[in-house]
Parts: sequence; C-alpha cells; structure tokens
Amino acid sequence: MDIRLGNGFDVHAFGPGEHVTLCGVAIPHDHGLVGHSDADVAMHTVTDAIYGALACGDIGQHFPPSDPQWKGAPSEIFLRHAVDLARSGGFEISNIDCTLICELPKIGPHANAMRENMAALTGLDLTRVSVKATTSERLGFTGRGEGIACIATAALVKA
Ligand SMILES: Nc1ccn([C@@H]2O[C@H](COP(=O)(O)O)[C@@H](O)[C@H]2O)c(=O)n1
Ligand SMILES: C[C@@]1(CO)OP(=O)(O)OP(=O)(O)OC[C@H]1O
Repeated sequence: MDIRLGNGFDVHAFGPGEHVTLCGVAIPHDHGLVGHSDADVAMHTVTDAIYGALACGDIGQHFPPSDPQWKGAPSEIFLRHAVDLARSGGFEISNIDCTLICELPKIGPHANAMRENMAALTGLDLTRVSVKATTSERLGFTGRGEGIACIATAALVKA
C-alpha cells in the first residue's frame, strides 16, 4: 500500500465584511477575510495539504493570484481540482484534518456544518473529515484579531 501525507498552511487577513467563509460555510463575523478568491483560508489549507501529499506544487501554482479568472472565485473550485488530481493519480483520500487559529469567530458551533460541506465536496465519509480550532492565547497576529491562520493534514492511499 502506498500512503502519502501532505500538510498545508495558509493565512488571510481580516478586512471589511459581515461574515467569513470557512470550509464553504458563511460564518457571521464583524469582519470578512481579504483574498483574491473568496479567501476561504480553511479550504485553501486543505487543498494545499492534498497537493502536498501528491508532491505537485501549491494552490498559487495551479491558480495564480495574478489571474483575474480567480477573482472572487469560490474556493471549492481549488479543492475539487486537488481531489480530481488525487483520484486521477490512483489515490483515495483517507482523511483530512484542519485546525483554524483565531480568537474569533468561534468555530465550534459551525464545525459540524464545515465538516459536512467538506465531506460532500471530497466524497469522504464524515468520520474522515476533522475541523478543529484553537486560539493563540491572544498572542501574535491571530491573537490581535488581524486574521485567521489554518494548518491541515491530508492522508492519501493507493491500494
Ligand atoms: N476560534 C476558536 C478558538 C477556539 N475554539 C474552541 O475553544 C477551545 C479552547 O481554545 P484554546 O485556544 O483556549 O485552547 C478550543 O479547543 C476550541 O474547541 C473555537 O471554537 N473557536
Ligand atoms: C487562492 C488564490 C487564487 O488566486 O488566491 P487567494 O484567495 O489570495 O488565496 P491564497 O491562499 O493567497 O492562495 C493563492 C491563490 O491561489
């Protein structure tokens, strides 16, 4: 059995807005997130973890931020691309795990909706999709409420 692990890390800054989109779920907040796309930092991070497991670059190489085509794009486009790449290489995604780092918004009340959306987009069973959160104890840029960071792991298997 061929097992591959990949990691992802991404950060998006807060800007004007009334919600953030995380794992495709709109979460009410007193700021939005700034990005070339819809700035879904969690979906970008999971996408990069899958690319990492495949050793095939990163999200900016596949979807350059300089390309106007991706302005305001829904990030599920990027995730679907990474999932298709994995499957076309003969891999199944075994599980994904991501941790959001922010003081606010509180992720807990939305975590199951986020998991369900990621499970639907990837075709994974819900038990294989994990969404977690932590504060940074008010330290650093996340602690000052300047943005949201996310880290993720993806495991891919080929029988
Ligand atoms: N944005 C966040 C941050 C944290 N949580 C939940 O709170 C727990 C405690 O966070 P600490 O940073 O103090 O360890 C954490 O384990 C999460 O369950 C959250 O929902 N949203
Ligand atoms: C997703 C892309 C798409 O142009 O733009 P952003 O929304 O700025 O997100 P980032 O995490 O900086 O990744 C780069 C790009 O691929």
